[in-house]
Amino acid sequence: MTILDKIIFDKHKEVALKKQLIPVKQLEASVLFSRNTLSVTQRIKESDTGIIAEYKRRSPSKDTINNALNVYDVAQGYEQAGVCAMSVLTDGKYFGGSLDDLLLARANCQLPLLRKDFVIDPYQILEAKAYGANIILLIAAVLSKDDITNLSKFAKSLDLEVLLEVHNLDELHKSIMPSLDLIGVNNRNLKTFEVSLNTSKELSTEIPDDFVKISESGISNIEAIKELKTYGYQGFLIGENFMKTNDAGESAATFIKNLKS
Ligand SMILES: O=P(O)(O)OC[C@@H](O)[C@@H](O)c1c[nH]c2ccccc12
Repeated sequence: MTILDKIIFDKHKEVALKKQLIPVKQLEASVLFSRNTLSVTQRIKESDTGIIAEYKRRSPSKDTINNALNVYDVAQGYEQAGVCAMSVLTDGKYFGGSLDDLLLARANCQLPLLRKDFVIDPYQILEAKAYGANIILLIAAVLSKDDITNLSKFAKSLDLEVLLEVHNLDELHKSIMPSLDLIGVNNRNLKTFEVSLNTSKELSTEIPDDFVKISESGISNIEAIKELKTYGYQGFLIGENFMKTNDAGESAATFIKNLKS
């Protein structure tokens, strides 16, 4: 069993339990259900930097990254730094996150928010909406083509955008469909944790131009971004590089300033 298999096995159990604890009607009653749409796609198209900054305490590949930063401060810091969007890990068991982190981020910034989790069921998309997300992640490595179709259409019906994550050509080819907004290439193989920016470079020409292209993971310097831009990438998802410092917002601000100069 790979770590990814374990995560998905646990996720099925978690979702089944949560469905019993909090009925769909209760999620739908959240005041956050009726709020303005914030489009990540639009923000990235208008931006010259395209940074999506992540809040991530720990991960299976790195163990603890940083437990000391609170999500309020990081949300405000990322906003002041001028990022396009914030990604919030909501998986508890493997990443130390929660839906409350998403809610607190929502309360403390106006940025579009990505619910970063392993989405396998429409119920999690309702949760994303109810807790303040504007965009969800779908990971092609753990979903069938039918799953991707159904989950992405459901997200769109709730006015959420969809970032589809791929790691190789097969995943990309099975996934391309009009109900997606952005396509992210994960430079980290979620089964082996190997990281290589070549993954983004190799897949870049295969992503149709109607999707905003995002390069995800393992980005730690502005040279990498400048190079990835020549391959057509407009968005860059960065977690650890900011979170490993004692002020993630400040770290993002310096990074963005250097990128602009
Ligand atoms: O911390 P990094 O290497 O900058 O990576 C951020 C983000 O890309 C990564 O957390 C991520 C990308 N896809 C995921 C899917 C699930 C969990 C986490 C991820």
